Formats: sequence, C-alpha cells, structure tokens
Amino acid sequence: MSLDAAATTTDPDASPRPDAETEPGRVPALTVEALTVRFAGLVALDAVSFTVAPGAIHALIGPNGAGKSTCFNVVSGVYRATAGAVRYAGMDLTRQAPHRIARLGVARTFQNIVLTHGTVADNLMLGRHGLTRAGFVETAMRLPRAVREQRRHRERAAEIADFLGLGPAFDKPVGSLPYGDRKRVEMARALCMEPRLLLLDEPVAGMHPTERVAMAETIAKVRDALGISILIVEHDMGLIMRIADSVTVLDFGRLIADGPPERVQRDPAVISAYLGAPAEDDAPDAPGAEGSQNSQNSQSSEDYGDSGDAREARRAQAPQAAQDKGKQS
Ligand SMILES: Nc1ncnc2c1ncn2[C@@H]1O[C@H](COP(=O)(O)OP(=O)(O)OP(=O)(O)O)[C@@H](O)[C@H]1O
Repeated sequence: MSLDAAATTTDPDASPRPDAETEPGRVPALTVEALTVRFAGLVALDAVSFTVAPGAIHALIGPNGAGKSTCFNVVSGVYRATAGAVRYAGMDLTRQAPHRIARLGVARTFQNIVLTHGTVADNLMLGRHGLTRAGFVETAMRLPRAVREQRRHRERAAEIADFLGLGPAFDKPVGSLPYGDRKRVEMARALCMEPRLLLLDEPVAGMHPTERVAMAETIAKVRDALGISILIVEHDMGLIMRIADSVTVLDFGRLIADGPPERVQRDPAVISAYLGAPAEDDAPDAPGAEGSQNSQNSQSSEDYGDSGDAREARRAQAPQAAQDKGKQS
C-alpha cells in the first residue's frame, strides 16, 4: 500500500494553504528557541531549545511532569509561551492561534482517544475540513464543485485509511473498533490534514505489545512515504529507540540531553533522571533488572502513571541503558 504526498497538492479544489507561508512540497524545520512556560510559580519549561529536522522522527521524552505535553501544547497553539519562540515555516508559532498553526501544516493527535462518534470516514472527513474550499451554501445545495470536492476528499481519506490498515473499517462506526484501531483513526484524522509536521502524543499508550510494534512500523512508514517530520511524545522507550532519528530529553522542565537515541540513552544525566540517584543497594531493584518487563519495553504507559512511588514510575520508563546500569550495580 502506498501513499503519495503529492495527491492533494495536485488537486485543484483542495489544499488552500497560502503559498507564502508554506512553500508547497517543502518540509520546514521546527525550531524551539529558549521556550519557557510558567504556571503561577511553577516553571513547566525552562529555556528549552531543540530543532526537529525536516523529515525526521524526533522524540520528546522525560519522566512524568518533565514538560513534554506543555511543549506539545505550545507548538500546537493550545498553551501560550511565557518567553521564547517556536519557529516554523517563517512564523513564530507562539503568536499563532491553533487553527492558523494547523493551516501551516502542523497536525496533532491526542493522548486520550477523543473520537467516539460516527464512522471512520466521518472522522477522517473532519480532518479534511480545513482543506475544504466549498462554502456552507455550496455544500448544502450540492453544487457540482462542492460535490466534486467532497468526492476527492473522501477518496483521499480512504487512501489514508488504507495506508494505516483501516480500509476495511472505513464505513464502520469508530466506537465498534478495537482500541488499537481507534488510536489509528486518530492518527489518520491528523494525516487527513495533510500535515508537514505531525505531532503524536503517546500514540501507543494503552496498546498491547503486538499493536505497539505494528504502530511503530506504521509511524516509520508514514514518515518514509510522505517525507514529513514527526515529533513524538512517548513513554515506550523500545519504540523510541527503534524509530527515532533524534531524541530530546526533558526533566523538571529543563533540557538534559539532545541527540541520536544511542547517545542519549547512555547519557548519565538521562540515566539519573529516570532512575533518580538511588542508594547503591537500591539499584538492583530497577524494573528490567532481570531482563523481563522492559526488555521489550512493552508496558502500557498507564503503568507509568503518576500515582504511587514517583521513582518507581520513573524506573519503569527507564531507557535500556539505565536498566542495564541497574543490572550492573
Ligand atoms: N495547565 C496547567 N496548569 C498548571 N500546571 C500545569 C499545567 N499543565 C501542566 N502543568 C504542570 O507543568 C509540569 C509539566 O507538566 P507536563 O504535563 O507538561 O509534563 P509531561 O512531561 O507531559 O508529563 P506526563 O508524562 O506525566 O504527561 C507539571 O508539573 C504539571 O503539573
């Protein structure tokens, strides 16, 4: 199954992005510059800077409360930055409304499934809304141009559904699908916006191991087929290490490491952030020390929640090197 990025840019009725903002066909870098977000007295992000290279799969990781979602929310326009900038396609996203950011070609998924009503097709067509030119009256009167445009959007939505393995479910109610497929619908909806930067918020959270592996392959396939950039927040370290080109690690709002996954997972600051600074005799208890659970990094991220002992939760998220360190101690 193939997916052609150019399909809509050649569609005369679709893709109304202003050329000056987007330079069609070009995937810009996303540059986060000294981004700071404060909530009352709490510094959720403290002068964080990193770059998502064009066409890269870039992971944003860190223990619970590190500031990952806050960063995502600023990039997608949901939160306002206190200071700093997020540059994309010649614009500072921190000054843009969410719909304007979407128009620039930035689409996001949400950690918790929000799609429960309608068919898969209905939900994917929601993703096409911003690319639709026909107005309400034209559509309501079923004027030829509106009908033609709707047909093209539906064809493109079906193509994207096929690519994500949702072809047979296209006309089925979303609510009737297994959890893993509903997560795929969420990703397909975002792809229907024809993004050049896709923000994936915990795309495998709650999935079982087989679904996780399949989703990792799908994410890599999407990047390869469309050539878009993907910024991904995910607690599943196995997935990150397998598919990310680059990893930025946050801890308590600060950037503590940035670089290729193999280097980041050996970084002492990262190991310390995930494992804390346990007493020597404490270290061998780290999850995965027996080579079990996290060797496949297959826990659901619900297992990593904030409840319970914070350090245990952090250990459960530890990159492989951190666990290896635990083994050696
Ligand atoms: N709207 C908000 N109001 C006040 N504090 C907030 C708000 N959003 C986030 N925070 C705080 O900012 C800090 C960073 O939170 P954030 O959700 O960005 O972390 P995270 O790395 O995404 O964590 P997790 O992995 O648990 O989702 C936390 O201390 C959180 O409580």
